[in-house]
Amino acid sequence: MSIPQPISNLTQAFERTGLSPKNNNTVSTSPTASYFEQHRLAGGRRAKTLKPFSTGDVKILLLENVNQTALDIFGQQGYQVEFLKTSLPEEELIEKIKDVHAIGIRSKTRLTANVLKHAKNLVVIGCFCIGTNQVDLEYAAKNGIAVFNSPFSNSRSVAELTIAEIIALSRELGDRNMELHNGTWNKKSARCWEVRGKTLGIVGYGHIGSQLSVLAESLGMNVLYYDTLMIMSLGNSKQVGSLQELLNSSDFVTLHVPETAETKQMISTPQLAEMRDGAYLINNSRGTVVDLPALIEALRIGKLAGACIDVYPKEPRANGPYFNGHELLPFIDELKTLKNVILTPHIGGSTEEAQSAIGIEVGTVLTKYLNEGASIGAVNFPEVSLRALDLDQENACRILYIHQNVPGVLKTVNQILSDYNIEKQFSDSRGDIAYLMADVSGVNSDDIKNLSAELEATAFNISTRLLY
Ligand SMILES: NC(=O)C1=CN([C@@H]2O[C@H](COP(=O)(O)OP(=O)(O)OC[C@H]3O[C@@H](n4cnc5c(N)ncnc54)[C@H](O)[C@@H]3O)[C@@H](O)[C@H]2O)C=CC1
Ligand SMILES: O=C(O)C(=O)COP(=O)(O)O
Repeated sequence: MSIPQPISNLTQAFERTGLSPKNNNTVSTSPTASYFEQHRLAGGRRAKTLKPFSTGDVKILLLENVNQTALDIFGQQGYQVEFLKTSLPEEELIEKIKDVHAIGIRSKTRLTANVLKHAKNLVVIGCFCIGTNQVDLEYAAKNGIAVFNSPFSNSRSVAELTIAEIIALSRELGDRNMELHNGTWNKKSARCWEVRGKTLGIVGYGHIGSQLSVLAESLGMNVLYYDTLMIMSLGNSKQVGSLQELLNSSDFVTLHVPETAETKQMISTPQLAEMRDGAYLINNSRGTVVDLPALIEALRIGKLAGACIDVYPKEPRANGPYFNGHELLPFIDELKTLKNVILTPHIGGSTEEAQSAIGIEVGTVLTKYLNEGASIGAVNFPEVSLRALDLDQENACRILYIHQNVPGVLKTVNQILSDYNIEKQFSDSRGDIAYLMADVSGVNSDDIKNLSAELEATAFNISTRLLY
């Protein structure tokens, strides 16, 4: 995969405006300003007064042990990277986010409106995972912050873990393992089954659910799935019309839906009652999807024969012995007394392959967004891209104008640009937000300064960045 280079080898201006009422439109002076200085002298065509900064001025905060592959990509760009292995408590996150242009997180870090309102320089968020429920996507979009994720790089890892869990539950592997570790030999076959010929019910037939469907059929399982969308069945799997139908007909139920208002506690007492006696439940999606006390009760009374849980309503921030005082403790204490319950610490996507691929994928899209403004693949934002700014073109500049999606914007913007040659221009909208990208030529440094000021002053401006 090729990593995008800065638009200009000589210089890159990177101006961020419009996030705060204060309109904090100039980023802090770079400790690596020498990069710009050297190249400015070599190129000799940039105005100092604009305070443009090079890729060496871009500050990125990476949390939750994002993979080395991403660090390598950002390192090649010369970005300033702060890397932490864990997520941060809200107070610390607020302090650190104030200063950065980009942040990389995984599933734990909550980027709420309360946190994001402090992020005056932030232009982009990278979720180095599939889920984006931990980010207030709407607030981010309204404030001109694009959000990217990795939509399928860990799907296979989750599907494989789920296959392992189906067999582990069916053979009570967790219990046999614990017993032998604790000195008990318990060779038994009662209520231990092959998975061949059993029915797997998949809730959510997206990237993970459909991949799992193929793997499960190769083990001889019958596959049913329930999804709110009509989706093409892979292999011999069959879509059913309701969650109830799936619960009534499955020996194993596995959840692969996102965290949304609709999926919150979608498996609670009534749904557990609809499951077959002696069925198994697997939750590798999000902790909010299952009502844990209801599941504990279904296991306790023997309605279910076992469960695997990888995700929890509240998860610890860091690895280690966290249980003392953690909100999860009462649930874990009860679950560990039950038979055939396998608990894992949110490791569905945690393989070397997945993490390395995610690092490359999200590292690359963040770099493209920072260096070129390309928003293809953003989850909350209009998707806009233009071929690279012509490097041979003297006095050219790329305008990245994020604005409210209201009538009259193009008229106003093109009026502002009308004195220059618009080499290319593209605009798209998503809901209330629109994003215009334009390359203009025939601009000198004063023109760039004026353009920037005029665009920022428009009533529709959310954020304006100029790259040159
Ligand atoms: N345990 C782990 O480490 C991991 C967990 N995940 C979780 O798995 C989820 C699913 O991942 P993907 O398959 O990649 O997502 P996806 O977006 O490809 O598929 C989700 C499917 O769920 C369906 N869906 C949404 N709401 C529904 C509802 N109320 N009822 C039935 N179906 C519904 C959608 O139509 C879609 O087909 C992610 O959102 C994430 O929360 C993802 C990766 C790793
Ligand atoms: O990809 C996802 O959505 C996951 O749940 C995996 O999250 P993680 O990167 O392990 O924090």
